[in-house]
Amino acid sequence: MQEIRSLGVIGAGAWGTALAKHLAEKGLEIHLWAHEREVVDSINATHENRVFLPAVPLPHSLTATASLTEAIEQRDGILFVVPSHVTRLVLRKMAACLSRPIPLISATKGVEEDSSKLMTQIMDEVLPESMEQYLMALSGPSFASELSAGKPTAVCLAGRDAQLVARFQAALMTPALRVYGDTDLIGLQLGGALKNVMALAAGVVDGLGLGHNARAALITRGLAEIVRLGAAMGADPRTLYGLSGVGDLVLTCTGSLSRNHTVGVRLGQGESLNAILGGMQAVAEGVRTARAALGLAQRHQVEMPITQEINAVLFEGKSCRKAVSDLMERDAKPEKGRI
Ligand SMILES: NC(=O)c1ccc[n+]([C@@H]2O[C@H](COP(=O)([O-])OP(=O)(O)OC[C@H]3O[C@@H](n4cnc5c(N)ncnc54)[C@H](O)[C@@H]3O)[C@@H](O)[C@H]2O)c1
Ligand SMILES: O=P(O)(O)OC[C@H](O)CO
Repeated sequence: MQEIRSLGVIGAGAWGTALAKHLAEKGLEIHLWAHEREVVDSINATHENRVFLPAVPLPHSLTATASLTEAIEQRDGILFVVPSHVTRLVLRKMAACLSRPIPLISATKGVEEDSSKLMTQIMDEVLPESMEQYLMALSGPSFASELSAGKPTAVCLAGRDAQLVARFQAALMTPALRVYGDTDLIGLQLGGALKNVMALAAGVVDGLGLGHNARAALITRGLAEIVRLGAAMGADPRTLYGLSGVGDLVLTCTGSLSRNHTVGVRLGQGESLNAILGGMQAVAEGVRTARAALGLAQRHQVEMPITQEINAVLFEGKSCRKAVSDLMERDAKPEKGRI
């Protein structure tokens, strides 16, 4: 079995940089592609990504490039970590540089806004058919800053080919990063994307100062929505009770490091979405995913009241307090509906 020695990492935001650092420190040869020239120069000249992961020293063996071809050619695999709204664009450019099928792992957490497609579904559309068995996705509770500091982190890698998943699990694992394996690509990606929508809602609850009871209720009923939609889309509910569902919900709905949670807090405190996003360079995936999730809920005829209310807050100017009272005053329901 061919050893994995060299990887291309596409996307030098906080997460792409943290993964690249982690793997370069493990001894893999890592070529990190960045969209911004400034980021390439910062990493190569100062061994720091001053734009997206400041104050984290990067190993000197880690090199950045502005050339997609250079990042992916002759590699044993690719980690794809660009935000969901530019995934299709970057994949199209990457497709032109691919000379053979190559293992490709999406570490992006989002749903495409217009199409409501998951990242590997976009990959299926844009890349040659021969890539189908090579596609994987990585997800789970993982703040870039904590992995960068070597703090223990556990995630899950899913793909259609269990043997390939096992090879990459071994390649990514270190004493600081534990990687579980699975074959449920849909469930894993859905959990990672929809937790961002719930993190926004949990942030609103916190921004309004509604307390611990409300936040716990939000997480639990948010999970119920995610599991309902997941089941309708063919996901294994157990995936959503795992790292990429419950694990990431707990992290981002309670962790102050979450960008999505922070956006929610600021909305709850009365700031407008435009003002919040206008001052952010980092991505809060939940904003676009909220709209895409509503599209999926309608398509699959699944009730997703929290998702519906967060959409109304984000895009229809509904007040956060009214959204909360509308959720609280819905008709009485059984706790365990059909999944
Ligand atoms: N930051 C984390 O802790 C973390 C952890 C796990 C997963 N993720 C996921 O990783 C993905 C990337 O997030 P991030 O935190 O690394 O990014 P980031 O928010 O730190 O940075 C934004 C990224 O978007 C890129 N970008 C902006 N416009 C672009 C364009 N036109 N073409 C290509 N790239 C462009 C920038 O180069 C940069 O890499 C997201 O889906 C996020 O949910 C993030
Ligand atoms: O900062 P957030 O909200 O994008 O969350 C980062 C990761 O997805 C946490 O697992």
